[in-house]
Amino acid sequence: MSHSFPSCPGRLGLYPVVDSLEWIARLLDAGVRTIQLRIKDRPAAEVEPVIEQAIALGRQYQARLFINDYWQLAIKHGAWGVHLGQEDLDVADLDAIRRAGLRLGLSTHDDSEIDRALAAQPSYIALGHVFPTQTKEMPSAPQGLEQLKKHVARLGSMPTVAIGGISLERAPAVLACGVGSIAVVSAITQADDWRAATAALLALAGTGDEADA
Ligand SMILES: Cc1ncc(COP(=O)(O)OP(=O)(O)O)c(N)n1
Ligand SMILES: Cc1ncsc1CCOP(=O)(O)O
Ligand SMILES: [Mg+2]
Repeated sequence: MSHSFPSCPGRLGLYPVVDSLEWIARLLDAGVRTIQLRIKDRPAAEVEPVIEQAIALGRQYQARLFINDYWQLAIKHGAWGVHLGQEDLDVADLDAIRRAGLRLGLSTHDDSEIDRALAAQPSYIALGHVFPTQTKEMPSAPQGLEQLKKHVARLGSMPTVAIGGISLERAPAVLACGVGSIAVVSAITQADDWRAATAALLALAGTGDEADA
């Protein structure tokens, strides 16, 4: 029988998704407390030192650092959590992640993927992509705000994260759908002034350290 994964705050707040140690360090220093290291398709031996140092930094700042994809390395080095996609569910050892005490976030794009994610009893469910995105090639259409609102309502007390095309300008409308967190890549990493963008997004979404209401 499966059991649920360790819990997350109901509202994870601003959740930057970045691909380097440099971004992890500067965003933690800027006050971000929920963050993901997302390095795609590199050999494990190459990413292991980066993952290890990112986890150490996350601990130093008492932050919630999620590792995307590399779940074995996340377990080995004691990450706060792991983020996995639907395809990863076919191959990842969820029991091993749970036994190691790591939180689990799962990607979803529609109701049937939400069904599948709920069965795994994860720590949060990500809902995407909300708007068109240049950052990742997506096989499905953007779900838009109405669908996002329906999914958030369906998920009740399950912590939720919205992702995909969320800019500073769009963030208030996304948060108004009731989602507990906004995950962003380009809104920060492509901003003319990443510090100002991060501060403005933190002011809107919070850090995730706020007490659950
Ligand atoms: C918070 C968050 N939501 C969704 C994703 C996408 O994850 P996944 O479906 O595994 O795709 P890749 O990021 O691995 O390309 C995410 N990383 N983070
Ligand atoms: C990793 C990922 N998964 C769904 S959309 C996305 C990319 C989001 O990037 P951006 O915030 O730049 O649209
Ligand atoms: Mg992934």
